[in-house]
Amino acid sequence: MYKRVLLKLSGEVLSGEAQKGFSEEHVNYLIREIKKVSEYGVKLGIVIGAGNLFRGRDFEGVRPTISDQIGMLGTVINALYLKDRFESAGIRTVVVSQIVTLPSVKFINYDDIDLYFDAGYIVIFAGGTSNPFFTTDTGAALRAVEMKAELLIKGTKVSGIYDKDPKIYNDAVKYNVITYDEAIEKDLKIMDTEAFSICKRYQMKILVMNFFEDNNLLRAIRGENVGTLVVPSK
Ligand SMILES: Nc1ncnc2c1ncn2[C@@H]1O[C@H](COP(=O)(O)OP(=O)(O)OP(=O)(O)O)[C@@H](O)[C@H]1O
Ligand SMILES: O=c1ccn([C@@H]2O[C@H](COP(=O)(O)O)[C@@H](O)[C@H]2O)c(=O)[nH]1
Repeated sequence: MYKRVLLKLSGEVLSGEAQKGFSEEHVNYLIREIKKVSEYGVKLGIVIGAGNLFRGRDFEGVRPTISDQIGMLGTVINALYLKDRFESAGIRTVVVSQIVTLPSVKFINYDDIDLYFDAGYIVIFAGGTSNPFFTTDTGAALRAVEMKAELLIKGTKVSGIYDKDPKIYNDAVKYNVITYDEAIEKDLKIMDTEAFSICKRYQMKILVMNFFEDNNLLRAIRGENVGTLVVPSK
């Protein structure tokens, strides 16, 4: 069983696929899945995207530097929303970020991360990388390395990494295991090249799995084969 994990979730886990905002049904599902693993004492960090609110590329006529900052603020909105919902469900949660000063957001301080974990808190890292031109996948890779995770789980709406986008191509073929180099060379667009490259440099294992399948998160943390594993070599 993995004991230290960074979970990257698409903003759409809060709204449902291709939807905006927050869906009660989806948020309750997320809380149930997180509860199952928090009961095992897993030290869990979460990076949440903002596809349910704003993605920088969705804004026409707005400069990327600005639209990306709006996108990053979206991840803070999601993080605070989740903190409140998690705590109402009895899951202790702290939100950390470098991009905002707000009463319920703590500034990231490496020395404190372990204190939060030891006290039984889930840590939500908000604000992506803190820079425009990136996405929360790259933020997740950085935070996974910083928190010394054993595994980065990307919980998404497809069941792993395929040779092409399975939402577009019916004949896409899934990989069980793939190396960072293969993912980068084949330009598999499930994650940014920057994210794969950071994970390669620090040998951070990645598991891509369907978050919308019951118990998948728990199974992933138990080390079961529930998606595609990205590793240094096969
Ligand atoms: N080779 C591939 N294998 C699997 N999925 C792929 C591949 N190429 C593209 N995709 C697409 O990537 C999508 C992953 O989306 P993801 O969960 O990263 O959402 P996001 O856009 O990063 O998050 P957010 O909703 O927060 O913006 C999948 O739904 C899938 O359609
Ligand atoms: O490091 C980052 C992370 C995110 N952004 C902007 O935020 C949105 C939302 O993130 P997703 O990963 O797409 O869910 C993203 O589209 C960027 O516009 C950023 O600039 N830097």
